[in-house]
Amino acid sequence: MIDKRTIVLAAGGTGGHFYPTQALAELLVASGYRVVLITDTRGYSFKESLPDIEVYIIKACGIAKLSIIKKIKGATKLLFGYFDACRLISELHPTAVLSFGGYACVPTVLAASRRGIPIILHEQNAIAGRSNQLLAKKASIIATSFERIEKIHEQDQYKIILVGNPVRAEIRAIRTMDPPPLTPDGPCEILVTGGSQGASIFAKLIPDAIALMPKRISSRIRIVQQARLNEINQVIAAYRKIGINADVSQFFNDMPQRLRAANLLICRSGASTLAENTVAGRPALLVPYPNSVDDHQTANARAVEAAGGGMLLPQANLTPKYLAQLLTDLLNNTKQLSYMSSAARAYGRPNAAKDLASILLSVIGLDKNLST
Ligand SMILES: CC(=O)N[C@H]1[C@@H](OP(=O)(O)OP(=O)(O)OC[C@H]2O[C@@H](n3ccc(=O)[nH]c3=O)[C@H](O)[C@@H]2O)O[C@H](CO)[C@@H](O)[C@@H]1O
Repeated sequence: MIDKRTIVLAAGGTGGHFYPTQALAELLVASGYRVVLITDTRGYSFKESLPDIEVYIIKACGIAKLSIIKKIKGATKLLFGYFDACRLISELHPTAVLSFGGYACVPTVLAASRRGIPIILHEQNAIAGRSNQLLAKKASIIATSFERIEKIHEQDQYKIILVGNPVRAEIRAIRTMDPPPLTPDGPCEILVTGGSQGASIFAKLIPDAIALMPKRISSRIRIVQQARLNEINQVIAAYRKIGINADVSQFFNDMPQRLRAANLLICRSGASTLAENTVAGRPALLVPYPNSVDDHQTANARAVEAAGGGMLLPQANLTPKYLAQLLTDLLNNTKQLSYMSSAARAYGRPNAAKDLASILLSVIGLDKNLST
């Protein structure tokens, strides 16, 4: 007998996969569904943030970039992951599986598909990730975060529905809260983040750029910066040397509050970062991680730039001198920041979690049961 109310979410273990999963899971739990997350070992660190959700870890890894020997080891691990997933799916009897991409999704979706369970994929990026490319033909619906999405096979394009990338409720809540207004002489808070891992390039680039700005402008800046653990002291010392007030941390667990206070963001262009910036309506300088798979972060950033919500700055051309001039111009022209902020907000999709949940429930015929 199938339990009509169990929904399995499958996701890799990065912040970029976890936060959209959390946003959807919270909504489904609030609507009375039993939600089970299947993830890889990296996802275990998020377990505490999901008190109402059962979390299972399966063996999984990426094999695309490995040498032949490691590929064989990786494939063996995936095979064991597949057996784990088959056992879990047969025990859980889910009504549907929604997969957010990442290593753990391939075994989970294949195991579910073998039993004829409806599959929905969610793709966070403007270029589909490897697992979603592979799994597209198994899905009934491919929910996307960007209007244009590359690398989904032509025969599966009809399954695509644009919903956006779900963001946490605390971030949706700041959509209507502006940061302290920027005035020509007042303080400007700049939030610098590098995604789940942090970005080494910002550790030197940003203090060096601020050091080159005219003092009367740079003295208005307050920095909140994520830095890698081994670079934190160096970053703090660099800001201290130029008299800039800086709050530096390896990872901010209070991102909604940080985002709320920020007048300007300097960040990578991972999918969750962009979804959060635009839902919150914060202007951003976007420096895509150059080694992201298929350069998907550049494709993500292009879409936000085209909407007017951010400026795309390729890392290869980004010098402290260029950034110093750009920051000086932006701080002198608060109208441009306020235009970018409105454009970002107009582009944001605060209802993504709800829309995704509705699609999921309509696929399984339970759409009337969603809590609003
Ligand atoms: C290097 C790489 O390939 N990264 C990929 C990874 O992103 P990755 O997980 O690095 O980046 P995302 O921008 O998608 O997500 C980062 C998340 O971490 C949160 N955060 C960040 C810093 C901090 O101090 N505190 C905090 O809470 C952000 O608010 C955000 O929710 O998966 C994403 C989703 O598939 C992709 O778009 C990214 O390209």
